[in-house]
Amino acid sequence: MLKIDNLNYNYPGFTENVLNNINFAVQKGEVISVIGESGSGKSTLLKLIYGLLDFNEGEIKYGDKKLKGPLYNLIPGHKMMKYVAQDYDLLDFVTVGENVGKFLSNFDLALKQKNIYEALDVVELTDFKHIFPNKLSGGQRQRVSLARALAQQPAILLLDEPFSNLDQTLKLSIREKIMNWCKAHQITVIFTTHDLSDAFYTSDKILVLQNGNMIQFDKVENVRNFPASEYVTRLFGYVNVLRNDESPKLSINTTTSVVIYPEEIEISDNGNFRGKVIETKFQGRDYLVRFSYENIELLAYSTQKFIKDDIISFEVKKYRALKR
Ligand SMILES: Nc1ncnc2c1ncn2[C@@H]1O[C@H](COP(=O)(O)OP(=O)(O)OP(=O)(O)O)[C@@H](O)[C@H]1O
Repeated sequence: MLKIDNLNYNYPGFTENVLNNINFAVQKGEVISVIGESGSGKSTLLKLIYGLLDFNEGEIKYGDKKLKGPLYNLIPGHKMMKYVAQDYDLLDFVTVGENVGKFLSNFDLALKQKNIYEALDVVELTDFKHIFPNKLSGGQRQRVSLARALAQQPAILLLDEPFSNLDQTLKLSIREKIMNWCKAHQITVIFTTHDLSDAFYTSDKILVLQNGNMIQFDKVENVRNFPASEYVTRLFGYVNVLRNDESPKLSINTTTSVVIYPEEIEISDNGNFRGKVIETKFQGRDYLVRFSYENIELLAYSTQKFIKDDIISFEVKKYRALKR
């Protein structure tokens, strides 16, 4: 449906590419999250897809149609897509309802009102329909901006950090509703996020960027279970990465580094190895235990609270060797 081939981009006046040789395809109704450290090119990729920037090399195709940037289009931004930027871009002198309906046809006013109501319902803002946006909080403005994009029912929705201003409770609820709504309407979603739970919970596939290079593009489970590099695992938060001279101490023999997620180390009374606790941090559901074992520092989860210098026994239940 959307295909990106050998896409390269550098901002005018800069010699270095912000994106290098990006290749991926997205199917109708798929949800893709784009992750990567700050400055890796996530927002730039969305802007290129939407047609706000003119790329130097490569191709973006929607079906058979080649998509071009602002040099070739009178009004930047492709009609079948909607892009929700981080600045929300609301009109402060008309109501929330009018903002959401701004791009909807007036041909059937009852249908227009229905679409506005449904979109506001998805972001839990129906009570705010007659309010002016300058009376809203940052998170509420973000939700209006999302509703405006949803109401237009585009084929492709491009969302830049769509939940960044929402508190955790609201985010969980709205995130679920938006994604359900998009699945029900077969809308393709490509969104950027710094929150891995957004990526894991809502996406079909994850695209990982590092310095403008696409490091991995795969199903969510594969990115977690077979990360392409140490960089990818570091984006997941707590992780143990053992060099190939360290892993034999845990009876793991590989020629490359090994990744062990904290939940893959089991602390129990009859583990094979003995470690010494450095610190324990409460995580809400359980404790994150940092401990040392033969000069290697490891992380594991435990329901039990340990204190510094406690001796624990543990074993490694699962690990994966990194390709590079
Ligand atoms: N208008 C611009 N002109 C020149 N360079 C830019 C411009 N916008 C972004 N850049 C540069 O392009 C690179 C990628 O920026 P981009 O905003 O795409 O990254 P990002 O991954 O979305 O970052 P973040 O997670 O912080 O939002 C950065 O090095 C940034 O400094």
